[in-house]
Amino acid sequence: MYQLSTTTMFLYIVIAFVISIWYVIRHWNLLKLIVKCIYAYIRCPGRGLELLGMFQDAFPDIFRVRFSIKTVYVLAKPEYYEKVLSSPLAVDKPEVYTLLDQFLGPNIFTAAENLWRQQRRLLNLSFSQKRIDSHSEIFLEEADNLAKELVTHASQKNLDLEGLMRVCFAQATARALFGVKFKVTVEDSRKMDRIFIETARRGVHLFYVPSILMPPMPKAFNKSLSDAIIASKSIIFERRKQLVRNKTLLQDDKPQTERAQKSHMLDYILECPEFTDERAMSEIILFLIAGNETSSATLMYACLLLAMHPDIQEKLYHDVVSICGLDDPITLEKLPKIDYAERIIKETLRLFPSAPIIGRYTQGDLDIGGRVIPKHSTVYLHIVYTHRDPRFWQEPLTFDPDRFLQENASKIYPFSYIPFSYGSRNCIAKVILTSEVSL
Ligand code: HEM
Repeated sequence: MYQLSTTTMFLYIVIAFVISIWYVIRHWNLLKLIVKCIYAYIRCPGRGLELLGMFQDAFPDIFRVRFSIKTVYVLAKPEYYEKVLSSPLAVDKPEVYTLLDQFLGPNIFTAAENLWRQQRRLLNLSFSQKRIDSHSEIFLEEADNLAKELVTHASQKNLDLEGLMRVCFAQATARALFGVKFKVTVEDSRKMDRIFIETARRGVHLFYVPSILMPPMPKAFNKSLSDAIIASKSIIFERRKQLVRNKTLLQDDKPQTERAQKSHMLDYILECPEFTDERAMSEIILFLIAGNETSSATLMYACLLLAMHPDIQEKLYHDVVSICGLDDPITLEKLPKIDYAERIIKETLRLFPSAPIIGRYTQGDLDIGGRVIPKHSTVYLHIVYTHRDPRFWQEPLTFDPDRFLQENASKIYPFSYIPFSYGSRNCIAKVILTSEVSL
């Protein structure tokens, strides 16, 4: 039998040792970072974004991670955002998103490019400034209801502020986009949240566990999903009934009511032959999720920041009272004058963007300026990191709404602020948001 002599064995050990030392020295910073992240994760699991931030600190513009056969790029450089988000080769969404299709069916948020273009073209019609303005009364009314609700709960020690806000946004979304008035409870709105959170959690696990080994979704998720499907069916039923009633009114030569026109997003969907009822249902659930979680979280963070900055709160109060009076309701005409409220929302979205990180899947090699991201890569844009990056924002963790004063606009580094994303696949509701949340 072949036997190593002691000298040869010793030589091999020395070579292996030298190679290991060379490897450790060469990748010292990376290894230190990995150990730090594992330690931080063990101490407090669920801090994914914070861990990502640690890697981004080490590689602030871009870094690449390989998960078995998947290659993921994480970017935090404004110039790269512009290149990726305006490229026709990066319109598709990565696997983490498309998981939602398994439960909801195809929808605008996750659809692959061809289907998405058709959907977006149609739904954009209902998000024009004119259409949105026609729903302003709804937003005012729902905001007023929320204010009244808050007054009745004012003396309560434990107020579920978030729950009340969720209800307000869900009802406003249903009325403005679907043309249907329906009573939403806090529990209903939490069910929408559960669908999104559980799907996102599973999506993150997909990085390291093959889908075949994933356990079934929890019972609470399945119950939330089936309740959401029932609710969306009844919304379609109710709106169809209204549309038929309105058509009859028109045939009777009655004056054309505003509701008789195609005035809500759902009307466009119901009248489009390509949209089956199943597709209409998945869009309804998707819009309830997208409209609810993002807006209520923004408003919650704004309230938190105002509570932490009484001086800013006081100034906002004085602005509102001097423009609207103490007891008068806020009207649409008065809203643009309260521009301080809008700046507060913008600054809140800088510090706490509702979509802190977004993803794209490349359909071709993507030149992002000096670097090429190959075809079939997943790209994540680390928006919250850039929003707080001291290279682009002075004292980035300070809450200062005046960064968004008109005279400071030129100081904002291009593409360092993209809470609604950018390009053709940006937030479809962008036009309404800052004013809706300000209200
Ligand atoms: C403060 C509130 C909101 C913020 C910060 C926000 C932000 C965003 C962002 C960053 C995206 C891009 C996501 C990505 O590419 O992964 C997005 C997409 C989207 N948002 Fe919003 N959003 C908000 C509220 C809403 C509301 C109220 C609705 C609807 C009622 C809505 C509907 C959508 C839809 C349908 C998309 C997918 C668009 C597409 O893929 O074509 N969002 N939003």
